[in-house]
Amino acid sequence: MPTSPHKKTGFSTRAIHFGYTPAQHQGALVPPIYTSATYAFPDAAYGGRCFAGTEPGYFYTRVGNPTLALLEARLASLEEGAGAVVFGSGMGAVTATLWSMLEQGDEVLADLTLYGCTFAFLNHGLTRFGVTVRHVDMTDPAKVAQAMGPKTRVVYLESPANPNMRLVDIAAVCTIAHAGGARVVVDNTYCTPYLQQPLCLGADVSVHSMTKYLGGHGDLMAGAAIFADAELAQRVRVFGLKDMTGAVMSAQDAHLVMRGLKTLTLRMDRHCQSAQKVAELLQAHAATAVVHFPGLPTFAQHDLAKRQMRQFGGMVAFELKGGLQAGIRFMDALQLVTRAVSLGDAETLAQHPASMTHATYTLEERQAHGISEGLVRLSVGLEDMDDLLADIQQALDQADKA
Ligand code: MET
Repeated sequence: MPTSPHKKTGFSTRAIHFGYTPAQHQGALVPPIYTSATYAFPDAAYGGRCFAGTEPGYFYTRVGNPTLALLEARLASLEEGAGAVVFGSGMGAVTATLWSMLEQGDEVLADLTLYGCTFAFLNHGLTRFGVTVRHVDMTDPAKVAQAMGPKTRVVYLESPANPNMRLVDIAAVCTIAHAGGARVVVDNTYCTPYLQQPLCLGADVSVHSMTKYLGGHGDLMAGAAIFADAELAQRVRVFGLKDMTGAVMSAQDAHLVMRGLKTLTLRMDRHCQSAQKVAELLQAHAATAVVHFPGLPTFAQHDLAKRQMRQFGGMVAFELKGGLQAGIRFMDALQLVTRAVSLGDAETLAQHPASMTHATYTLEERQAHGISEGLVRLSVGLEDMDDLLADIQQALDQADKA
């Protein structure tokens, strides 16, 4: 891992500088992009030592690359981890991490609401290999305590959860999980390390889709896992990334993520500010039945949000009184807001979880897991607030009329 003179500096400073000194790279302000797949060995014995792990040099980009290593060091610093591993997608991070932490006969205890592909990996992927998966409502930590079993090795959660924004008290769940001998993995994609620091709340691993806010511009696919324990980070790199998934990220995309990180705090401040206004507009409209946004005083877990998150994030979910049909009318009436999955981009995006990101659940599963058919999800972008509010207002009016 690159060392850094920026260890004790503030979050934004580290997001821009950590791990890199231009003077060591011919003065280049922007870190070089190492595109090489392989590395020349000075002699055969050196190559052998790299493969044996007794020589720290690079030998193949799937296992390690200087551009990726810089991004990994920067991420570990931003989220106060002992190490980080980057991947070709968020699902690459989730799968490689869980493959590395679990064995046949182990059990995963997962929250009720999870991103659709994570839910599918747990219930249709891992279960084929002798891992048991149980879901429990983690909004109540007492239910986690009741559900912990002798085989529970991993407790897995998202907070806020995709797509319905339910929060989990991360510190409380970590205390319970650790007492039962399990490790906690938190998907921190919705918050980014700027808004929430799961490892500081006791979690063992924080996973991210960097395709979202960290990249920030919708032009790359990438994932990351940040670890409290350097040994687990190394196991996930060597076993999960190298041997199990091969979900390696490209150096060009690592460069783009580092470019995105430079403006992360500015972008997140704006996403959060605009999402608050959007949530308030939605809540004030006669057509709306319920708005899920941690920054609303009416949000059931508003106090937990204030305690656990620096700000309330850029994601909003809501339902219209007219249910699914009104939600579809709302989406089709949008003119500025783009109908698309994904999140964290400059563009505001609207999608329908039941038919899109969470179509991996059956109808019955969505009902059991708190994902209603009429839910609409917004990723609030960086456009001028007035333009955004005007578009959402007119789409709500139209959805209400029909
Ligand atoms: N994880 C992304 C989202 O929640 C992408 C989704 S669907 C393949 O929008």
